[in-house]
Amino acid sequence: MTMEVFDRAEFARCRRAMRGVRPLVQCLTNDVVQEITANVLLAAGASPAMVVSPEESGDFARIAHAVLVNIGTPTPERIEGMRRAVEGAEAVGHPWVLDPVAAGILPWRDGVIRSFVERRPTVIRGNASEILALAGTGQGGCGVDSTDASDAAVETAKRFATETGSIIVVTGERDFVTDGTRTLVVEGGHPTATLVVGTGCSLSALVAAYVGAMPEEPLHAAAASCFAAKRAAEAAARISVRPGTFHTAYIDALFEED
Ligand SMILES: Nc1ncnc2c1ncn2[C@@H]1O[C@H](COP(=O)(O)OP(=O)(O)OP(=O)(O)O)[C@@H](O)[C@H]1O
Ligand SMILES: Cc1ncsc1CCO
Ligand SMILES: [Mg+2]
Repeated sequence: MTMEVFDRAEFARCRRAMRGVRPLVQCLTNDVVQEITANVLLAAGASPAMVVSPEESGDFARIAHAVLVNIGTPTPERIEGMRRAVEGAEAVGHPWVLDPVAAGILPWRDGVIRSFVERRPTVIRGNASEILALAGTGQGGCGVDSTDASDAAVETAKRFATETGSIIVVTGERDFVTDGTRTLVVEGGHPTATLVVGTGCSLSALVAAYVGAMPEEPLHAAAASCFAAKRAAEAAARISVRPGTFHTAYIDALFEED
């Protein structure tokens, strides 16, 4: 298993590029994480916009740097808004990110997720249970939470990246970013991140921000967003490992890091 540790110098370069662009990120995400998603993007130096209705999502995707499609709380109308946004992004060649929340446990949702995977997202970011289920080697997690370790999903993620043509990001104790050929690993962070809802969902939005700002280097862009989240979690844990205070400190740390 050949893996490269994504280092701080690379992060600093990507970070400067992302902040320089201040990417406009169209977020079609779930009901639970709207606020943390917008705040993570703002703190990190991107510009969130939750333009979701089918009447306008396609037009907005043509002007956004990148689009996030998060399947957390799906309804038929939302899915239609997401489809049109993806069409808009594709029409102008802009990247888009899929977060397959709770893949593997609900047939209708799985069909929706599959239809988006077939459209070849630039990046698919999920926890280990979601990636294993999507790739056909797992049963899914406990609702939206993972019951698998990210290390156990690396080989499956590589194969799935090759099969789909998407970059796969599998998060957990260690984050892995793979295009099937190269695999970058991002270590560290803090387990309290799993006790704040939306750290994964907002990380997917941050992936969209980085990939939108540097679309020619999506592998490094995706790894940079994982690095940002891991370092921010460590900084937040130095302030508090109680979830409420950690949440606030996490946003502050994303704002302060360079
Ligand atoms: N055991 C762990 N130790 C350290 N960091 C972790 C651990 N598990 C997850 N993380 C970090 O938590 C963040 C969220 O990843 P996770 O895999 O929990 O996403 P998720 O399940 O999709 O989250 P959510 O659905 O709540 O948004 C990532 O930055 C990841 O690196
Ligand atoms: C808790 C929850 N339920 C549906 S989406 C979501 C946010 C975490 O993925
Ligand atoms: Mg998730």
